[in-house]
Amino acid sequence: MNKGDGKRARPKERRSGAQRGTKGERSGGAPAARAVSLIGTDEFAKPTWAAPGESAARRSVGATLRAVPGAITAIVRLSWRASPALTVVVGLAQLLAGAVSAYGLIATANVLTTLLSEGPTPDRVIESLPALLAVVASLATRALMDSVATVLQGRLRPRIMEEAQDAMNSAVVAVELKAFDDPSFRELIRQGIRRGMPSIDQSIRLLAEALRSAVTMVSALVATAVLSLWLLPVMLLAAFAEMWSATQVGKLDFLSFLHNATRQLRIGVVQDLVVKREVAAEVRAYRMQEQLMAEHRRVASQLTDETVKLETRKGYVQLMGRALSGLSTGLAYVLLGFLLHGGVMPLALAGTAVLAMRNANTGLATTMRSLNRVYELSHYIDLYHDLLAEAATRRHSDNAVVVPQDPAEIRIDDVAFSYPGSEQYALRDINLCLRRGEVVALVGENGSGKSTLSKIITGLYRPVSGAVLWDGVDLATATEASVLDQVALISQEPARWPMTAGNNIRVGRLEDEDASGERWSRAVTASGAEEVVDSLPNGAETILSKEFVGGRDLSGGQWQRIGVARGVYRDAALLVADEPTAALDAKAEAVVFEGLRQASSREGGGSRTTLLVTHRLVNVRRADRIVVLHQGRVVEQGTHAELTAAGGRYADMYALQADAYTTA
Ligand SMILES: Nc1ncnc2c1ncn2[C@@H]1O[C@H](COP(=O)(O)OP(=O)(O)OP(=O)(O)O)[C@@H](O)[C@H]1O
Repeated sequence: MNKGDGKRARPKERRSGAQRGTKGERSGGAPAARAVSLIGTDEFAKPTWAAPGESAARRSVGATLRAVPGAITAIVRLSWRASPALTVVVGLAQLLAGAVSAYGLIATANVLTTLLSEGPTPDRVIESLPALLAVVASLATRALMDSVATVLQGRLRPRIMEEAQDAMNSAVVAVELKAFDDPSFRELIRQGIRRGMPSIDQSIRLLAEALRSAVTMVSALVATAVLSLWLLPVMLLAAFAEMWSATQVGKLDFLSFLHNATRQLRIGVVQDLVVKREVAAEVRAYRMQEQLMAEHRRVASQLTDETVKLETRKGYVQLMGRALSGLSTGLAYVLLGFLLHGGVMPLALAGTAVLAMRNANTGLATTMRSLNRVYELSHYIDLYHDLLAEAATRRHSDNAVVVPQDPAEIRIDDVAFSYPGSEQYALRDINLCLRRGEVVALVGENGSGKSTLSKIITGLYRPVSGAVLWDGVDLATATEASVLDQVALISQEPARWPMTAGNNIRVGRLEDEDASGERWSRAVTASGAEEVVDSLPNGAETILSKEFVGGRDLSGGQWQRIGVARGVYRDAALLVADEPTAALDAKAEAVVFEGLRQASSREGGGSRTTLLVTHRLVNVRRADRIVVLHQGRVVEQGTHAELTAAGGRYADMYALQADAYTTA
């Protein structure tokens, strides 16, 4: 059982009406739901993608300070890539806004010095007017620069986000299929989108703010130092206090995020189960509401406890930071008092010093907070960069070899394969040869490796050892496009593309002309999809998605017919049909198998290789060859007659199925 199990229950008043209702119904005698961990994974396990971020977050304050320029450079680089001109202009506008503030400070000092100097008051007021005008002008220019910077930032940020989004999508669509079987990579994608992307957006705003306040701060510090060097170290102490507390808070936030990452994943998964349409029927039929709610509450309660702990610790750190900063500011005022008392500084300059110190303080606090936030967000932006880097390592290699068109022979040489994170081989010692025009059936028990092998043959998965050769060309050396352009895959569960019914069928060859409509009619006839399309309100133009107004959904069997039509429409050299009829009625199944059998001849002549994965052995009798898989190995192959005569595994399976029909 996981560590958090059996923790305190949520207070009664927080239980939902739905739960109370379920409890009432259960008084009929059904067992009470236990607050068990439904998912069963270790919720304290640290995800592998978290390791680099964690060591970065545990750095000392000094190391953090040294890492800030790197974080800034990464954001500026993104911005530069999106628009060099806007990057420069936004930066200049912020610098100018800061410089104008500094100028305003000097002008204010001049006003004070004039007003507090010797002589009749009316004369001093008149004398201070030019400096006063300079103060007004600096305030107006600052407001103008701020507005310009805000408008330009408004133009720059969407471009950066568009660029960043595009880079991420391009990286993810290019990775090998196998990467999606790795939960660590999938989670990195999720974190890159949920945390990395918004952090980029926030950082740009914060960096602009930091730049502006840094200029104000530096000018105020210089002004303070000019008035008295004694004041400078005390001001810098205040800056250090601000920086220290901001870095500690950022560190606590990020470490807590890493610590709770797996829990957040779990709660997200459970949340999905509560709201997803696809599982809504089973959630109700299996009366899972109570279990799901209990799991959600259990994890939510742990997360709330963690948040409370985190906020308390952050509160202490902030209190210490503010106390130290307040102490050093107080020290600065005491020092100023001494300087005045000792006659080291005249009263007129003391007013300017107070102003400069206040400006320096505000500038310091804003700069430190913004910079630290930029640094903190850089951990999340790192997730985005990690995703790009990881995706790059999982891309198909940039091969130059093009496989021959319509290969006459597909050879599988001593192939072995295991899924990411699995120590067991899904396939081992596979040696097979498929010839052009052949219909080969892959049969075997659940989990024997049929789907995996079909993906190896098509190049979707790369074997961990051995080779797949198309007319002697190893797929490991071939371009992805040259291989997959010659493949049509009919999946066990075809993708339900949120597009029109027509495009759902044409999706593999959208760019091809089918002026005569011959390809279309061949596909919809061979699959039985014609009836489905005809039954839709707008025929082939009906959108197959309930997400859109006027959209329609189909039954499982109807989707499967569309999936078969999609595969046939693609008219590829290698057709792989993985359980194409599992959801079909008997009539539709007969149509599909006849269609697939005939599909070994291609449009416009020529022949294709067909690989058929199925459990319905009655349909494979006419296949040219039947390959039997067992626990990831080929254990038999031959024609139906040969295999039944041999009396092996296939003969047993076939007899069992035939018996079920004859004795029914
Ligand atoms: N994505 C995956 N990650 C890890 N292991 C997997 C994955 N997909 C399949 N496997 C494992 O690989 C082995 C072969 O699975 P495969 O799906 O190829 O079997 P199959 O013969 O097609 O099964 P079925 O008849 O049930 O469709 C099984 O042990 C399965 O548990």
